[in-house]
Amino acid sequence: MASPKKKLQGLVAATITPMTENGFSLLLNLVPLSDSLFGTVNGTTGEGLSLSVSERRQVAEEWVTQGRNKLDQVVIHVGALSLKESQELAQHAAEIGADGIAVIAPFFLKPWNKDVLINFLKEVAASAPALPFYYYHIPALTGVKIRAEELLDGIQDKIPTFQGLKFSDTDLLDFGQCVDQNHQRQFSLLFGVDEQLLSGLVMGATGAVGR
Ligand SMILES: CC(=O)N[C@@H]([C@@H](O)[C@H](O)[C@H](O)CO)[C@@H](O)CC(=O)C(=O)O
Repeated sequence: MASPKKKLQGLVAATITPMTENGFSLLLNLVPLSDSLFGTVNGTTGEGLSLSVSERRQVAEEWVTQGRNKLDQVVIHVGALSLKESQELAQHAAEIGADGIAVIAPFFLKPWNKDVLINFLKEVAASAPALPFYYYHIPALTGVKIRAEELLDGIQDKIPTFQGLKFSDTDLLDFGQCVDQNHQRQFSLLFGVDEQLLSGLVMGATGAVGR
């Protein structure tokens, strides 16, 4: 099982991808990086799904390189519609020394039940077997409504590197049931809706991803 250097908790910055009129730019040195911060790269805020695979690789490399000795952990979002692309990005994240990977559910031809979703995630996780794996639950954007609580049930038997969840949904009942299930606090439960952060923390979120 992958063992993270440090648990992903507290405040995690959803990183931006600097853009110019001509596309994305690699001027990350213009982005202030504070010490002791965690970052998730190529997620919603970083517009990862609007970039090509090659652009995503470059952005990930840049954040990992520039974040070295500045950011506590850099987690790369590697979700994609194509399993192969997702696997390629997961392998790449491992090669460049990222600290973890996160994956959304495929959102065009959607998984129709928990098992189908887990099979997809499992294949991606297996491409980076030494990296902690996080599921990025964001049903409003993916349209995949499989409850996070349902997914968590027994997930480490299927995905040994599973380390937690980024919960970007307003369904606090579902979130509460995730917390209940995580009574040994083995997983990071990161809350992703800034406007409800207080409620998420009161309910037992171990951290938050926001901007
Ligand atoms: C959908 C979205 O953009 N969610 C934001 C929130 O910070 C969001 O902007 C905020 O709650 C405002 O609605 C983050 O959770 C995004 C995020 O985690 C990411 O980019 O990886």
